[in-house]
Amino acid sequence: MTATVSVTGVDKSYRKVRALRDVSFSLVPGRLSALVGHNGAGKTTLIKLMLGLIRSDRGEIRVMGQDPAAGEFSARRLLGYLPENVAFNAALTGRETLAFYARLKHIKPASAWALLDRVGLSDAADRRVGTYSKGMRQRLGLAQALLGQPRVLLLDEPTTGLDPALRQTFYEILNELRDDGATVLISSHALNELEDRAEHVLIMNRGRLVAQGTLAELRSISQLPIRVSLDLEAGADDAIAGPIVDETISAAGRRTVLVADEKGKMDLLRAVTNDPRVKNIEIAAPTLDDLYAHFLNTQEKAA
Ligand SMILES: Nc1ncnc2c1ncn2[C@@H]1O[C@H](COP(=O)(O)OP(=O)(O)OP(=O)(O)O)[C@@H](O)[C@H]1O
Repeated sequence: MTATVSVTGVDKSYRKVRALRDVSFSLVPGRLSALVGHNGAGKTTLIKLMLGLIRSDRGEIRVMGQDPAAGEFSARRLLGYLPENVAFNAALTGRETLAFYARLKHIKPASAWALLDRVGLSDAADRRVGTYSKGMRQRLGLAQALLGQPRVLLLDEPTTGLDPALRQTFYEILNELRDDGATVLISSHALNELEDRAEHVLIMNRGRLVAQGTLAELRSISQLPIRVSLDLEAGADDAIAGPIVDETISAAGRRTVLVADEKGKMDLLRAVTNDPRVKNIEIAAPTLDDLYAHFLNTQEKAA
């Protein structure tokens, strides 16, 4: 699939701070990617480079085939951006604000009104933004980012300050856009939230991209074990067969074994599922949190 965004060997420093070092990755249409990393890892810097707001010191960036830092970056019209801290003019209403951004993007303001409805702001559209709650400002920010049906959406910490219901709506909107072939990149600290939502994960640490791939790929690269917990009848210890990496027994008698990979998990499950002495089985693959910690530790040790 042709990449809509490609970043190759990019370095960026702010005076003495090396914000990005040799970063390379691609984003493709119809995929939601998550950019995760500690504070200061370089996420916002990457997004600003993709928007053409700053220039790289080295390497190449292409967005829809164009260099964002070039004077004539016509692909900007196809980009939607939600900044980390949305700042709007408090004196304008939500509708006026959206009309302002629509004009900047050369879009007829009236065509933007449906977006107010889509983000649940129709009732408050004619109130001044100064009276909006943080969540409402965030919704307006999203409506602004969605103006002109962008093909590439870059969202910096978009769900901070949103209540759970709104967060759900927010991801539903993103999924629709993604299914429609948009390229979506979300920078976030909310790993548990992204776990089942992002198809592709980019893990940054201190300016370096330390791992990237689908969750399944990251699990396979990390070789972190899978945790299988079993409740057994007394005396049924021999029910657990096959190679296991480690084993613990809780005070309540629950056995938790670690198996090396999917094959080890399936071998164990085949052995225990037909054994009536096994009362319950719970399986926990490494979470995005586990993978994030693993890749950060691996890089820190190597540094
Ligand atoms: N304008 C700037 N001038 C100097 N240093 C900067 C500037 N912008 C960013 N930095 C530094 O570059 C590094 C990367 O910052 P960046 O904002 O890209 O990180 P981030 O991953 O987005 O962090 P956060 O999660 O806190 O938003 C940090 O060390 C930061 O202090």
